[in-house]
Amino acid sequence: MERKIYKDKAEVSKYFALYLKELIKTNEKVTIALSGGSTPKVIFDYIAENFNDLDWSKVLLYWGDERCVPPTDSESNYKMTVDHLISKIDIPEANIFRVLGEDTPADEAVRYSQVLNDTLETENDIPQFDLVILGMGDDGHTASIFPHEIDLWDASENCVVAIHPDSGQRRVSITGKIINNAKQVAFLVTGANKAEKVDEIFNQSEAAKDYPAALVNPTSGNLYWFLDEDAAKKL
Ligand SMILES: O=C1O[C@H](COP(=O)(O)O)[C@@H](O)[C@H](O)[C@H]1O
Repeated sequence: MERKIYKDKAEVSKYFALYLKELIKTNEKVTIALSGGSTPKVIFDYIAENFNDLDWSKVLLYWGDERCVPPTDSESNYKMTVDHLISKIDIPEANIFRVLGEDTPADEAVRYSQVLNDTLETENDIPQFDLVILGMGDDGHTASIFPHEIDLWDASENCVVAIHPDSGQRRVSITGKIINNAKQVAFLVTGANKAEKVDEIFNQSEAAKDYPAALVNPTSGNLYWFLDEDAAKKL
Protein backbone atom coordinates (compact mmCIF):
# COMPACT_ATOMS: atom_id res chain seq x y z
CA MET A 1 0.00 0.00 0.00
CA GLU A 2 1.29 3.43 -0.87
CA ARG A 3 -0.04 6.58 0.74
CA LYS A 4 0.37 9.84 -1.17
CA ILE A 5 -0.55 13.08 0.58
CA TYR A 6 -0.88 16.30 -1.42
CA LYS A 7 -1.67 19.89 -0.45
CA ASP A 8 -5.19 20.08 -1.86
CA LYS A 9 -7.62 18.69 -4.43
CA ALA A 10 -5.77 20.47 -7.24
CA GLU A 11 -2.51 18.72 -6.33
CA VAL A 12 -4.27 15.36 -5.95
CA SER A 13 -5.71 15.91 -9.44
CA LYS A 14 -2.32 16.71 -10.91
CA TYR A 15 -0.49 13.73 -9.44
CA PHE A 16 -3.31 11.28 -10.07
CA ALA A 17 -3.43 12.49 -13.70
CA LEU A 18 0.33 11.89 -14.04
CA TYR A 19 -0.08 8.39 -12.61
CA LEU A 20 -2.91 7.72 -15.09
CA LYS A 21 -0.87 9.09 -17.99
CA GLU A 22 1.99 6.69 -17.18
CA LEU A 23 -0.44 3.76 -16.94
CA ILE A 24 -1.94 4.56 -20.35
CA LYS A 25 1.46 5.20 -21.94
CA THR A 26 2.98 1.93 -20.78
CA ASN A 27 0.07 -0.41 -21.63
CA GLU A 28 -1.56 -1.41 -24.89
CA LYS A 29 -5.01 -1.45 -23.35
CA VAL A 30 -6.23 -0.18 -19.98
CA THR A 31 -9.53 -1.17 -18.37
CA ILE A 32 -10.70 1.27 -15.70
CA ALA A 33 -13.61 1.16 -13.25
CA LEU A 34 -14.57 4.75 -12.41
CA SER A 35 -16.13 6.09 -9.24
CA GLY A 36 -18.72 8.80 -8.79
CA GLY A 37 -19.01 11.42 -6.08
CA SER A 38 -17.58 14.88 -5.67
CA THR A 39 -13.82 14.22 -5.69
CA PRO A 40 -13.53 12.73 -9.21
CA LYS A 41 -15.41 15.71 -10.71
CA VAL A 42 -12.47 18.04 -10.12
CA ILE A 43 -9.98 15.37 -11.10
CA PHE A 44 -11.83 14.59 -14.34
CA ASP A 45 -11.90 18.33 -15.16
CA TYR A 46 -8.15 18.50 -14.64
CA ILE A 47 -7.47 15.41 -16.77
CA ALA A 48 -9.76 16.65 -19.56
CA GLU A 49 -8.07 20.03 -19.59
CA ASN A 50 -4.46 18.89 -19.37
CA PHE A 51 -4.36 15.36 -20.75
CA ASN A 52 -6.93 15.27 -23.54
CA ASP A 53 -4.15 14.35 -25.98
CA LEU A 54 -3.61 10.95 -24.34
CA ASP A 55 -4.34 7.92 -26.52
CA TRP A 56 -7.83 7.39 -25.12
CA SER A 57 -8.57 4.75 -27.75
CA LYS A 58 -6.53 2.37 -25.54
CA VAL A 59 -8.79 3.01 -22.57
CA LEU A 60 -11.99 1.09 -21.77
CA LEU A 61 -14.21 2.80 -19.21
CA TYR A 62 -16.52 1.02 -16.76
CA TRP A 63 -18.18 2.11 -13.52
CA GLY A 64 -17.56 0.67 -10.07
CA ASP A 65 -20.98 1.88 -8.99
CA GLU A 66 -24.00 3.63 -10.41
CA ARG A 67 -27.11 5.16 -8.97
CA CYS A 68 -30.32 3.58 -10.32
CA VAL A 69 -31.47 6.64 -12.23
CA PRO A 70 -31.60 7.50 -15.95
CA PRO A 71 -28.32 8.61 -17.58
CA THR A 72 -29.65 12.17 -17.88
CA ASP A 73 -30.33 12.48 -14.14
CA SER A 74 -28.05 14.82 -12.16
CA GLU A 75 -27.46 11.91 -9.72
CA SER A 76 -26.04 9.65 -12.45
CA ASN A 77 -22.34 8.82 -12.12
CA TYR A 78 -22.29 8.25 -15.88
CA LYS A 79 -23.69 11.74 -16.55
CA MET A 80 -21.12 13.28 -14.21
CA THR A 81 -18.34 11.50 -16.12
CA VAL A 82 -19.75 12.55 -19.51
CA ASP A 83 -20.01 16.18 -18.36
CA HIS A 84 -16.55 16.35 -16.79
CA LEU A 85 -14.47 13.94 -18.88
CA ILE A 86 -15.99 11.90 -21.71
CA SER A 87 -17.44 14.86 -23.65
CA LYS A 88 -14.01 16.53 -23.61
CA ILE A 89 -11.76 13.67 -24.73
CA ASP A 90 -11.45 11.65 -27.91
CA ILE A 91 -12.64 8.23 -26.77
CA PRO A 92 -14.56 5.80 -29.01
CA GLU A 93 -18.17 5.15 -27.99
CA ALA A 94 -17.42 1.40 -28.13
CA ASN A 95 -14.93 1.82 -25.24
CA ILE A 96 -17.62 2.94 -22.83
CA PHE A 97 -19.42 0.34 -20.74
CA ARG A 98 -21.96 2.14 -18.62
CA VAL A 99 -24.27 0.66 -16.00
CA LEU A 100 -27.86 1.06 -17.22
CA GLY A 101 -29.15 2.92 -14.17
CA GLU A 102 -32.56 3.30 -15.77
CA ASP A 103 -33.17 -0.47 -15.93
CA THR A 104 -34.51 -2.77 -13.21
CA PRO A 105 -31.67 -2.83 -10.64
CA ALA A 106 -31.60 -6.59 -10.03
CA ASP A 107 -31.60 -7.33 -13.78
CA GLU A 108 -28.93 -4.73 -14.40
CA ALA A 109 -26.65 -6.14 -11.68
CA VAL A 110 -26.85 -9.51 -13.46
CA ARG A 111 -26.31 -7.96 -16.91
CA TYR A 112 -23.35 -5.83 -15.81
CA SER A 113 -21.77 -8.85 -14.05
CA GLN A 114 -21.96 -10.59 -17.42
CA VAL A 115 -20.45 -7.56 -19.20
CA LEU A 116 -17.45 -7.84 -16.85
CA ASN A 117 -17.21 -11.59 -17.52
CA ASP A 118 -17.43 -11.08 -21.28
CA THR A 119 -15.09 -8.12 -21.75
CA LEU A 120 -12.36 -8.24 -19.08
CA GLU A 121 -9.34 -10.50 -18.84
CA THR A 122 -9.50 -12.85 -15.88
CA GLU A 123 -7.18 -13.70 -13.02
CA ASN A 124 -8.10 -16.61 -10.75
CA ASP A 125 -11.23 -16.99 -12.92
CA ILE A 126 -12.40 -13.56 -11.78
CA PRO A 127 -12.69 -10.54 -14.12
CA GLN A 128 -9.72 -8.25 -13.61
CA PHE A 129 -9.58 -4.48 -14.06
CA ASP A 130 -6.25 -2.84 -14.73
CA LEU A 131 -7.37 -0.01 -12.46
CA VAL A 132 -10.27 0.46 -10.06
CA ILE A 133 -10.72 4.07 -8.96
CA LEU A 134 -12.53 4.40 -5.65
CA GLY A 135 -13.85 7.20 -3.49
CA MET A 136 -14.74 6.91 0.17
CA GLY A 137 -17.86 8.41 1.71
CA ASP A 138 -17.63 10.04 5.14
CA ASP A 139 -19.39 6.94 6.54
CA GLY A 140 -16.58 4.68 5.24
CA HIS A 141 -18.48 3.36 2.22
CA THR A 142 -16.72 2.69 -1.03
CA ALA A 143 -18.13 2.02 -4.49
CA SER A 144 -21.75 1.61 -3.26
CA ILE A 145 -21.04 -0.90 -0.50
CA PHE A 146 -22.24 0.84 2.67
CA PRO A 147 -21.48 -0.07 6.31
CA HIS A 148 -25.08 -1.24 6.94
CA GLU A 149 -24.74 -3.76 4.10
CA ILE A 150 -21.09 -4.68 4.60
CA ASP A 151 -21.91 -8.35 3.90
CA LEU A 152 -22.40 -7.40 0.22
CA TRP A 153 -18.63 -6.95 0.07
CA ASP A 154 -18.22 -10.75 0.19
CA ALA A 155 -21.02 -11.55 -2.29
CA SER A 156 -20.15 -14.22 -4.82
CA GLU A 157 -21.53 -12.06 -7.67
CA ASN A 158 -19.45 -9.50 -9.56
CA CYS A 159 -22.16 -6.88 -9.04
CA VAL A 160 -24.96 -6.41 -6.52
CA VAL A 161 -27.85 -4.05 -5.81
CA ALA A 162 -27.12 -1.85 -2.79
CA ILE A 163 -29.30 0.65 -0.96
CA HIS A 164 -28.18 4.08 0.22
CA PRO A 165 -28.78 4.19 4.00
CA ASP A 166 -30.35 7.68 4.09
CA SER A 167 -32.11 8.20 0.76
CA GLY A 168 -33.03 4.57 0.09
CA GLN A 169 -31.73 5.11 -3.45
CA ARG A 170 -30.80 1.83 -5.11
CA ARG A 171 -27.44 1.41 -6.71
CA VAL A 172 -25.56 -1.20 -8.69
CA SER A 173 -22.08 -1.80 -7.28
CA ILE A 174 -19.13 -4.04 -7.95
CA THR A 175 -18.22 -6.23 -4.98
CA GLY A 176 -15.05 -6.93 -3.00
CA LYS A 177 -14.27 -9.89 -5.23
CA ILE A 178 -13.81 -7.58 -8.23
CA ILE A 179 -12.17 -4.70 -6.35
CA ASN A 180 -9.55 -6.87 -4.66
CA ASN A 181 -8.78 -8.72 -7.89
CA ALA A 182 -7.72 -5.52 -9.71
CA LYS A 183 -4.14 -4.96 -10.83
CA GLN A 184 -4.22 -1.50 -9.28
CA VAL A 185 -6.66 0.22 -6.97
CA ALA A 186 -6.52 3.98 -6.42
CA PHE A 187 -8.49 5.70 -3.68
CA LEU A 188 -9.12 9.40 -4.30
CA VAL A 189 -10.07 10.94 -0.96
CA THR A 190 -10.17 14.65 -0.20
CA GLY A 191 -11.75 16.92 2.38
CA ALA A 192 -11.77 17.28 6.15
CA ASN A 193 -15.03 15.32 6.47
CA LYS A 194 -13.06 12.16 5.53
CA ALA A 195 -10.27 12.69 8.11
CA GLU A 196 -11.77 10.63 10.93
CA LYS A 197 -12.42 7.56 8.79
CA VAL A 198 -9.02 7.85 7.09
CA ASP A 199 -7.36 7.92 10.51
CA GLU A 200 -9.38 4.93 11.78
CA ILE A 201 -8.62 2.89 8.65
CA PHE A 202 -4.89 3.61 8.63
CA ASN A 203 -4.58 2.98 12.35
CA GLN A 204 -6.72 -0.17 12.08
CA SER A 205 -9.06 0.94 14.87
CA GLU A 206 -11.85 -1.36 16.07
CA ALA A 207 -14.47 0.90 14.40
CA ALA A 208 -12.80 0.52 11.00
CA LYS A 209 -13.91 -3.13 10.89
CA ASP A 210 -17.36 -1.84 9.92
CA TYR A 211 -16.11 0.25 7.00
CA PRO A 212 -16.18 -1.29 3.51
CA ALA A 213 -13.27 1.01 2.54
CA ALA A 214 -11.11 -0.78 5.12
CA LEU A 215 -11.63 -4.07 3.27
CA VAL A 216 -9.85 -2.89 0.14
CA ASN A 217 -6.68 -4.94 -0.07
CA PRO A 218 -5.86 -6.21 -3.59
CA THR A 219 -4.79 -9.87 -3.54
CA SER A 220 -1.83 -9.36 -5.83
CA GLY A 221 -2.28 -5.80 -7.11
CA ASN A 222 -1.14 -2.42 -5.82
CA LEU A 223 -3.17 -0.12 -3.61
CA TYR A 224 -2.64 3.66 -3.69
CA TRP A 225 -4.32 6.24 -1.49
CA PHE A 226 -4.29 9.74 -3.02
CA LEU A 227 -5.18 12.05 -0.13
CA ASP A 228 -5.18 15.79 0.38
CA GLU A 229 -3.88 17.34 3.61
CA ASP A 230 -7.43 17.88 4.92
CA ALA A 231 -8.32 14.19 4.61
CA ALA A 232 -4.96 13.20 6.10
CA LYS A 233 -4.95 15.74 8.92
CA LYS A 234 -5.46 13.21 11.73
CA LEU A 235 -2.75 10.81 10.58
O1 LIG B 1 -22.07 7.97 -3.59
C1 LIG B 1 -20.93 7.91 -3.90
O2 LIG B 1 -19.98 8.37 -3.03
C2 LIG B 1 -18.66 7.85 -2.98
C3 LIG B 1 -17.80 8.90 -2.30
O3 LIG B 1 -17.92 10.12 -3.01
P1 LIG B 1 -17.41 11.54 -2.54
O4 LIG B 1 -18.47 12.51 -3.00
O5 LIG B 1 -17.30 11.55 -1.07
O6 LIG B 1 -16.12 11.79 -3.26
C4 LIG B 1 -18.20 7.45 -4.36
O7 LIG B 1 -17.02 6.71 -4.25
C5 LIG B 1 -19.25 6.63 -5.10
O8 LIG B 1 -18.80 6.27 -6.40
C6 LIG B 1 -20.49 7.45 -5.23
O9 LIG B 1 -21.51 6.76 -5.95
